[in-house]
Amino acid sequence: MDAEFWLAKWKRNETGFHALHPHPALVTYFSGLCAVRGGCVFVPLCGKSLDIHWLLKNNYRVIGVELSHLAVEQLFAELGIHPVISHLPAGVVVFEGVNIRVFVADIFALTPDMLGPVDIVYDRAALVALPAPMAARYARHLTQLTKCADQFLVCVEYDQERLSGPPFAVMAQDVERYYAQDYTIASIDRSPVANGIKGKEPGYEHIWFLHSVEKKV
Ligand SMILES: C[S@@+](CC[C@H](N)C(=O)[O-])C[C@H]1O[C@@H](n2cnc3c(N)ncnc32)[C@H](O)[C@@H]1O
Repeated sequence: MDAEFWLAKWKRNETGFHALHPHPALVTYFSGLCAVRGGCVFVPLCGKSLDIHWLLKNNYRVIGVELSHLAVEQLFAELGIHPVISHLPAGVVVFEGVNIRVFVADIFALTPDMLGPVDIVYDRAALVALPAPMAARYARHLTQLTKCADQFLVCVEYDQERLSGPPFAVMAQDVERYYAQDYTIASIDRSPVANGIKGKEPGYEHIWFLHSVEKKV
């Protein structure tokens, strides 16, 4: 899954992953788990997710990163925010508005200095968007980038032998392998995906909360 794959998806408007409502688990659980009221939420691989609308409406500050310029333009248009746009080295573009900053960039190009402090990560359809070797690299990078900020993580579980991703299956043992070194891992909810994964395969959506063991990264 290289950059071209995702840029082409946005260009062709093939955005079946874009949910038409905020994620129910975000609405139900997030505020109870986020230790900082009105804190700064990092949304990796953010697309133009309506979860961002929900976070802003609920008085969180949001920092996102997204490869597609088109997606970020649409995000700000749909939020009704006129962005201030600036340019950083290495071709990174930044869209900013009140309480929101989105980097148009490959997440692997971001550094902790560029990102600044965040209180929590909201990962929906980010880890699961990446094939296993890249997912492992992403998990390490995300942990370092956010200095081990707590994470609210939405995964999908299904038989990967029977269907190809994205979304890729991220099973409980994968979450353990990626994150147990730096986090205590709590299962928050696990429920069957209505109509199955891509309408084909039975699967589950599993919500995790990763609490930083200590800020050691
Ligand atoms: C499956 S979509 C999920 C989008 C969003 N999280 C949502 O819930 O609607 C994955 C998104 O990640 C973006 N993306 C993929 N690889 C990326 C990378 N390396 N850095 C930044 N964004 C990336 C894609 O352009 C796409 O918008």
